[in-house]
Amino acid sequence: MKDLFYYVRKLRQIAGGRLYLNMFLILLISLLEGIGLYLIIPLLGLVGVFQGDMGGVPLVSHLLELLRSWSWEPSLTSVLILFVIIVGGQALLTRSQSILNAAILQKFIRTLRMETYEGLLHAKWAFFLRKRKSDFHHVMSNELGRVNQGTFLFLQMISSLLFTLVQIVLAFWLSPVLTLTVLISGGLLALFGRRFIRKSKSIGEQTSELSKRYFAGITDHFSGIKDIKSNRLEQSHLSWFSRLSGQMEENFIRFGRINALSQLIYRLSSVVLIAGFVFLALEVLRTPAESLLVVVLIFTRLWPRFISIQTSSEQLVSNLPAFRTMRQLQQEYEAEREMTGAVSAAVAPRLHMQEGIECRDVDYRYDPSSAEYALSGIRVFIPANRMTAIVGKSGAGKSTLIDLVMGMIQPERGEVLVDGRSLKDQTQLMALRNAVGYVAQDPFLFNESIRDNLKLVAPEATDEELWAALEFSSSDDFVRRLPQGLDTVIGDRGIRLSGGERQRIVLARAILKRPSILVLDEATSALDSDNERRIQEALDKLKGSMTVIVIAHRLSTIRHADQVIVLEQGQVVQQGGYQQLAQESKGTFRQLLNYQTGSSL
Ligand SMILES: Nc1ncnc2c1ncn2[C@@H]1O[C@H](COP(=O)(O)OP(=O)(O)OP(=O)(O)O)[C@@H](O)[C@H]1O
Repeated sequence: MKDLFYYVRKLRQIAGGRLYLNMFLILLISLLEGIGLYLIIPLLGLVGVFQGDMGGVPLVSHLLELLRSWSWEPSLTSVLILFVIIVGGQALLTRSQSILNAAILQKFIRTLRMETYEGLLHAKWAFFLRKRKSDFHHVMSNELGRVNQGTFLFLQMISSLLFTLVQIVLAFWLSPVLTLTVLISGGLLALFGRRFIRKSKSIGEQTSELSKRYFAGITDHFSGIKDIKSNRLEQSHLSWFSRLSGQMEENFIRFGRINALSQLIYRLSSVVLIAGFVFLALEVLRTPAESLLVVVLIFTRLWPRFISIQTSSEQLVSNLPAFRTMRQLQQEYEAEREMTGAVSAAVAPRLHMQEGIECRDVDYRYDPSSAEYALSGIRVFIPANRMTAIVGKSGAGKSTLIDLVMGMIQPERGEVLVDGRSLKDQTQLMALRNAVGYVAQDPFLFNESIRDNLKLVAPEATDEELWAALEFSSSDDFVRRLPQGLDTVIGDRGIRLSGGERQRIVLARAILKRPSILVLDEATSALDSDNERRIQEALDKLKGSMTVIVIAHRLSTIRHADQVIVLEQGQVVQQGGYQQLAQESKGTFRQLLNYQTGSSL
């Protein structure tokens, strides 16, 4: 419940005075509805349904007295006009209140969506390493929708409660004994309904769990669709999907059943109550027929509200797990927020590295509870404006070292310093980030045109600059051959391009940012030897003006590196010039060279 109250407080902050205006309108509408109902009595009196004096009916007698003091004797026409004005006014107010309600709710959801997205984007990389991507899809779509629905239900419940309260006060004025009888019955009903609420809560938890699994599954399956198709794994995935869909169906049906059962019980109890209540009024309390009619009128409207409060409560508690999931995620990303304080990527200066990056006795492990370190005792220096290559077998820790050097993750022990200044300093970290151009092995492209993808990092770049960057990455030829050239839309994650073409576009994008540090993580692995040679030549030209850090399995790529760092099981085992390491016959580097057919010294 405390998660719900957190969001309700948030709703109050976001909606401000409009939330109170909303509630005031609800109250006014309820009051008008009550008065509209009351007017039926003089109306019935005037058309002759009730004979005799209307003065015996509380409230109505007060109203009649007031009207007579203004020397106004109600006629059928005047009462009908009043009736139309009141009911019409209520309808108009209801319309405005509905619009206000929608506006409050939508602003609330937009704010929540923006906050979550912004918070996620600014969380540290380590946070994403621990989480599943599908959990974010799940929260941003499903759970946000449930929070939306839950908040709407909460507002609806408050309005129902207010309405009920007004009607109870009016009914109390008419007949305290009968009202108390109905209230006690309502209380008993609420007590009885607690078991339905408990069951709804547990179903809500199941719903959260199942939808999380659903999102995780479909994200995985469609990311690996090529593997699934080429290895004929369709059937096993289909069985998984069918099982999960069945569980989801069952869960919804269970909720539907509980809802239907509770409604049945409330409806049956209401008819029994009304019958007993009319009997009590007429036979025991001898209530006048006019008063009884009003009370019956009020309660036939009031009782459905009790039911709707109960049903809304069941639905609300079934959505509570979504509030908890959202809140937990929010607490996690807030605790791991990057760029704390006033430093943001946009305002931090851009680093012009003079000396280099130093890792000073760095240890790092992905899982603090495990004894396995991905890197340990790392002591390396990456000089500015030189090319440094990082090599090693798969799993040796190359990508982890790059992540540390870029400040994406923070060492458990030791320090990473840029020009002698620690990356613990947020300003230095952001300045470094602004200066890095990074190309991953599986580069990311948006489903936009090549121009849009390139301009992402340099919105002001001219076509000339775009072509120069494409030329650098040897992609100008193939882009010119595309039907729409720079304006060709490249498909989801760039799948309309070959792996090598994608790598080259992303390299062009990294260069366009004019980084002072260029980091290439297996960035040329998909290239043919001709294109690789051309890129290697282009990188050679950068020497002296840009710091280049390269991970390459194909050792021919790093032939011109100024420094090679060799990693093995998370430790630096060799460090030095390419030729120097190639000469060390017992070293790991020589071993790696020997593995590669056709490699020569
Ligand atoms: N997100 C992660 N969570 C847990 N362990 C990880 C994670 N990423 C890497 N590791 C582990 O850390 C170690 C180093 O991984 P890393 O990716 O740095 O190696 P690598 O040398 O870049 O490998 P490759 O050449 O295959 O890309 C490996 O043992 C790996 O299993």
